[in-house]
Amino acid sequence: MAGITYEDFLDLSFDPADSDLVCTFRIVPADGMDVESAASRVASESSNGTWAALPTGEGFTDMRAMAFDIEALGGGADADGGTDAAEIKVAYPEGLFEPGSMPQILSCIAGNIMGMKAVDTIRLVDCEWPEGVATSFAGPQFGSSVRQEVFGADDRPILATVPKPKVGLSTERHAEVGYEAWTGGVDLLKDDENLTDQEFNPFHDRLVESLAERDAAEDETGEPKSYLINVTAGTNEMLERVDQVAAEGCEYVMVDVITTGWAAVQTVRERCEELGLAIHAHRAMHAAFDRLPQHGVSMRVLAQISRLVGVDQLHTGTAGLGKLANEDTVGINAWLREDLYGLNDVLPVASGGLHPGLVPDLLDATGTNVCVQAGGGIHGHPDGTHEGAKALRAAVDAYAEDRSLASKAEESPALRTAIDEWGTETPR
Ligand SMILES: O=C(O)[C@H](O)COP(=O)(O)O
Ligand SMILES: [Mg+2]
Repeated sequence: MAGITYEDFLDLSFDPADSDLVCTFRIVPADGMDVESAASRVASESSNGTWAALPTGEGFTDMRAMAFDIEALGGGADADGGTDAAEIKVAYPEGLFEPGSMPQILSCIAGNIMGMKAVDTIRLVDCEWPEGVATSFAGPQFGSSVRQEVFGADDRPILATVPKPKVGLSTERHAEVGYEAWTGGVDLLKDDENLTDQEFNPFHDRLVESLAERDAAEDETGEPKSYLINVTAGTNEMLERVDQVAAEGCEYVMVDVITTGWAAVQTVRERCEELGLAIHAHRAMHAAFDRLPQHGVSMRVLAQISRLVGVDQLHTGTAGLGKLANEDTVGINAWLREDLYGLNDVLPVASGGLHPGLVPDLLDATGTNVCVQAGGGIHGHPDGTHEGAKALRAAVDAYAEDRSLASKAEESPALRTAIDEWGTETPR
C-alpha cells in the first residue's frame, strides 16, 4: 500500500473474519456528504486513518477497519425528517485492540467518531464480539447464579429496595429501614446511586450498622439477606471500600459503572474476585449516552460492556413500565443471558418507578430470572416500609404461584393496600 485515504476504508464486498469485532452504527451524514463517504470516514477515524491522505510502507501494520455494509433507513429516519439515515457495519481487526482494555476499545469504536463533522449524528447500536476480544475480559464472577446460590429463590425474582429519600437519612434510620424491608420480605437492601460517604451517613458506619440489622433480619426470617452498599468513589478509595465490605462479611458491592468509568470497574472486579464479592452495577448517567435514538451509544452496547468487564447484576430498565425511559429491556436481557464463549451471564435488574401492581406485566416481559427493585414502591406504601416490602413480596410470590394479584390480595392486606393506592398504573 503506497498510502491510504478514507476511501480505502470502504469495501462493500468485504467479508469480515471471525476474529473481527463488527460494529453496527446508525448514521446521518452531514449536509452534502453521501452515505458511502460518511461510512468510510467512520471506519477510518475509528481505526488508523484521519482527514488527510497518509503515507504507509515500511514499519506500518495494516490495522484498517472496513465499512462493508450500508443499509438505507428510509424516509423520516433522520432527526430532521430527512431520508439519508443509514445503518452501517464496520469490521475492526482484532489486532487493533489491546486485550482486556475496555477504555482502549471504546477509544476506537466510540471515540472521535462521536463528534466527527462528517456525520450529523452517529449511534453505536450493537457489537458482535469475537471470541478473542470477549475472552480477554474476565466477565461476571457469579452472574445470575447469585439468585439461587445466595438466596435460594427458586422460581421467584430476588427483591431489592433503596431507602427513600435517597439521600439525607441518618445511618441509624437507613439501617432501620433496611431491617423493616428485609423482615417484610426483600432480599437485598440497596444504596442509591448518589449515596456514598457523606457526613449525614458515613460509609463505614452505614456498612457496619446495616449489616447488624441484616443479621437480625436473617435470624428473624430464617432467610438469607444481603446489602448492595455503594462503593462508588475514586478507584483507590473504591478498593479500600471493597476491602471494608469483605472484612465486615457482606456478599456484594454496588458501583455506579458509568460515572466511575470502565477501567475503574475492571480494577474493582479484580479485587472482588480476590475477595469473593459480587458486583451490582447501577447505570446512573447511561441516558446521556443512549436516550436520543440517533446518537450516542446504545444501552445494549453499554450492557455488553458491563458483562465483559464483569459485573454480576445490571440495571436494564423495566420494559417500559416504570418511571424511566427504557431501550429494549427484553432484548438486552436476552443478550445478557446468551452464551458468550462460556463467560457467565448477568442478572438483569428492573428498577425505576416499580410497585406491586406492575409486577405481573413486568415478569411477563422479563421472566423471573431477574432482580426487582422498588424504592418508592415500598417506602411510599401508606402503612410504611415493612408493609410495603410485604406487598412486593406477595406480588412476586403470587406470580410464582400462578395467581392473580386480586386473589393474592385477599390473603395479603399489605398487597391490597398497595393495589388500592397505586393500582396498575405506570408512574411518571
Ligand atoms: O436507583 C434506583 O434503582 C432508583 O432509586 C429506583 O427508585 P424507585 O424505585 O423509587 O423509582
Ligand atoms: Mg436511584
